[in-house]
Amino acid sequence: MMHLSLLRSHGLFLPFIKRCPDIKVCRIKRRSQGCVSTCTVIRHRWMKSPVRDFSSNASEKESFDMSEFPVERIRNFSIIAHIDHGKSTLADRLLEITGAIAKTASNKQVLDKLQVERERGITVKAQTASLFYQHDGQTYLLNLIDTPGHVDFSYEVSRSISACQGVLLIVDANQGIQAQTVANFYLAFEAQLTIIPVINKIDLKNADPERVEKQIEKVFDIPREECIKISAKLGTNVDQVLREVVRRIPPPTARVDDPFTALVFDSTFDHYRGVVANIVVFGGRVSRGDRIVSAHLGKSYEVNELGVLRPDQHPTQTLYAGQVGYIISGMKEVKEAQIGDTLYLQKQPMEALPGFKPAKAMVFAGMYPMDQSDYTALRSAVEKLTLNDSSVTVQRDSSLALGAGWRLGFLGLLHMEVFNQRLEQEYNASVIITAPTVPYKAVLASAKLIKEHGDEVITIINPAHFPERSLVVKYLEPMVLGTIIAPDDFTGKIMSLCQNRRAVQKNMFYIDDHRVMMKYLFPLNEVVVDFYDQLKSMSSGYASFDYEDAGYEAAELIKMDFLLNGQPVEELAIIIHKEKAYSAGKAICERLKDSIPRQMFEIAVQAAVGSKIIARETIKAYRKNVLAKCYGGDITRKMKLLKKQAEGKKKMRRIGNIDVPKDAFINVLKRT
Ligand SMILES: Nc1nc2c(ncn2[C@@H]2O[C@H](COP(=O)(O)OP(=O)(O)OP(=O)(O)O)[C@@H](O)[C@H]2O)c(=O)[nH]1
Repeated sequence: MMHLSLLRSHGLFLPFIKRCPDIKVCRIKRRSQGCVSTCTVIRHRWMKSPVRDFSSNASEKESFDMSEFPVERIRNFSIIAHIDHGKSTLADRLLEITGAIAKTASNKQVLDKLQVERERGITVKAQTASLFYQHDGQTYLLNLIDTPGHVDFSYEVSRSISACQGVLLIVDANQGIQAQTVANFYLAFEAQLTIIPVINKIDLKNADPERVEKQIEKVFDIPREECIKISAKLGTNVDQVLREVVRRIPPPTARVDDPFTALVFDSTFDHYRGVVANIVVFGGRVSRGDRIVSAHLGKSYEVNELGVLRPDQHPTQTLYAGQVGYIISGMKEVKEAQIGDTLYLQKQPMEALPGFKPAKAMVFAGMYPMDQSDYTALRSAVEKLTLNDSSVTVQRDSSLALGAGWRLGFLGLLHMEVFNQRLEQEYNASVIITAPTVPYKAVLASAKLIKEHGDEVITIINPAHFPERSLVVKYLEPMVLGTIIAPDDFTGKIMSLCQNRRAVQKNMFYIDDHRVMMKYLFPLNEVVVDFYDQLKSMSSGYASFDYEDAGYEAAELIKMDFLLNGQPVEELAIIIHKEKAYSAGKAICERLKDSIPRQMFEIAVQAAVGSKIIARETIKAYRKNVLAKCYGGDITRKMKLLKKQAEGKKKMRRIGNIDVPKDAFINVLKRT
């Protein structure tokens, strides 16, 4: 008997799962509050009931009040989609229609509050908004959670989903189903949520909603009649989306009469008020002044403030079963409001609710201040930023060349870049980030080492700690199951790119007449840095890519050092597969040669495995006299040029007597 996630890790999609004799995939009708909806469920042979019982057991109380809302008139839903398919734009329209924000032309991605989100046009952090919507003469409370689309932030999606009973699955009418559409669909599907497919951007000239409908039917087994076709930009059919949310998504099963339990699905840090935890109330009620306990730490707190998000905080006196809101209770660190934790009343202790998979760092890198004198300021900035992003892991570290710093763990490279950008923009910090590495493992051979580490298997997140081959039984590398969707014209090129990255094909499937979905098992190391860039450029931007964790596999790994004028630079060292050592060593030396500017003396750049040099490049000596073009004695012009040169140097870090640009550490790994 195989579990669904195991089937997926073998690269099987719904149409294949349906052929498995032990598993029955069926459409069921669900009746709730007088409305009937259908949804796809997987019925395992050993499962008694394929779905939760969505029939509402809500309090009979019908009093209509802003805060004490009858559960049967609450809908908790998320918007999920591939990146840029229009989640935030649709959220803007929903906020406008329901009057949460005034309708103005300047409403663009209102829920994307961070500067980095606005500059990059991406959602990084899930946001929540409670909307009041009139339907059939009744007022409904719709709790909307906008989520990010990029693979690095899929953790935010799974958290949001845990607070919902349904999702709007947005698909671009021109691009059709993309890799993250598939990944997000499965997150919602496995959580047995009602999925409402919404085809967006029907106003585009090249929109082909009929083709996308067929794809949705073929890949997700959702009848095409269930798709809603909209233009979030122009507002076309957006009111139909709200109607269908009320009609198809069941209310939460929460009961007001039960003891209070709430799930923390997000938390942020406010410098003045401490931790703000976003919660969904699974049962009972909580009021200002109540004493609550966090199940994870067992600590108790007094509720100072609570309320709903519209999307700004609106304090209320009480939050009731089924509602989504925020709570401030004197917690000083985000760790105290752990995501997935349960809150209950001190006077009514309760069991912890099932949490959800914790975020797992996929990429680790060293972070150092550009100037060691900025260490304390940077430490405080890193602490503050990690307070708001609990998916970043932090360990203190130090290096001979770069001094004191940290080893940080991120969900992916974009997450790392966003963190770096936020440090620079929000805290004015200037940092060096070293070459990212994935978490390798080693099975230790010597009993002495096992005793030292307290375990036979160690995780290596810093190449500097890579144990020698003679000390280990084997090395293990992290693997991921990648999904690629692209027009079939590019299949050949994509297959050779994947082969080049040591990937093994698991599956291939036509999602319509011209687009193919491929599943490959990749070593994480091969996709983390530049795979997506290469895939995009070779497919003229048409291919999309997403991956999920697929455990560890044994691999012949080695550590490769890089030397500048004979001195190994620890921060440039990488762990790499033996097969790739020569080609990578040569290519990285060439890239280092291109990124390190010529200096007043010759610099030898070498790649070494153990004591063996496997590649070498030379950076010729050069003296840049910036004043050479200044004839005569215009002192102000000379000063200006010298200042400009000094500013350029500030972007460099001196290693020994060599100035290395801060970007060199990451750029050397980029193969594009
Ligand atoms: N023509 C057209 N453009 C749209 C429509 N909806 C969204 N867009 C545009 O598509 C781009 C992406 O929209 P977003 O709402 O930021 O997409 P998103 O899915 O939230 O993106 P991420 O949060 O980064 O995953 C923006 O330039 C929008 O203006 C639509 O209905 N029609």
